[in-house]
Amino acid sequence: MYADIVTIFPDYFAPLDLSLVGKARRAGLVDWRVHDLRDWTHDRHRTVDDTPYGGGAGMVMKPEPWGEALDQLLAEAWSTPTLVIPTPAGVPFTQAMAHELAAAPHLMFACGRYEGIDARVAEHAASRMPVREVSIGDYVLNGGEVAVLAMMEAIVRLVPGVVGNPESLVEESHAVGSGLLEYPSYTKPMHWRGLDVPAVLLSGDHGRVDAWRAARSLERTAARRPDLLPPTQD
Ligand SMILES: Oc1ccccc1-c1ccno1
Repeated sequence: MYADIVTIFPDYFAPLDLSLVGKARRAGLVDWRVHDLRDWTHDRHRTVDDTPYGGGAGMVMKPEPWGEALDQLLAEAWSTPTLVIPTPAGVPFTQAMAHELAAAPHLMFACGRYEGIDARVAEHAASRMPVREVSIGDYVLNGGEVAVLAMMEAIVRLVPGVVGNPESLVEESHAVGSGLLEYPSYTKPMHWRGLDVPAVLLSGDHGRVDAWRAARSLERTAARRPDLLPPTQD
């Protein structure tokens, strides 16, 4: 998977070179380039925003720099990229979408700021590549950079070879398939501040352990995310 990330804050993405994602890049499993949107401006102030038509507070990102940036990156692309635009108005980013994007050869991320990007940028881009306007949750950020960091981590870890033990990707919360939240986990010591590890986990009976974990997963999902529960059979 290769990604182009366009932003007015390139330094936001230095953390991608840390930990697992950085290790995957150094192993040649993934790669990305971060681009400063202002490199596609032509005025002395390197202007990227302007007031909204129709009035209202805040500023909107101008279409011209984005258009020129996407033109150049598309011209340099080896395959048709998928353009991912984080926005509070987007479709929910899910584990299933992370799997889908992890299989895409080339992603482009457009990090909006201010009140967003002129709507014509996504509209025009859709005439030449798949465009996904995506939200990472029902809250408002100051820009798309944090959302792209989260999505890059969720996506890169699914690229084959990145996670040492692929088994560990199966039993996670929101793992595609079960769709339920993960059960609680424990490690040594057995006793800690008056709290003990559940005895079943020390039993060595894998059938009982699996049944206990399934029950805890269902219980936790019912308590925290009833929307993820499978439909009841009428
Ligand atoms: O709140 C935002 C502002 C800019 C770009 C993205 C977002 C956002 C919020 C939730 N998911 O994405």
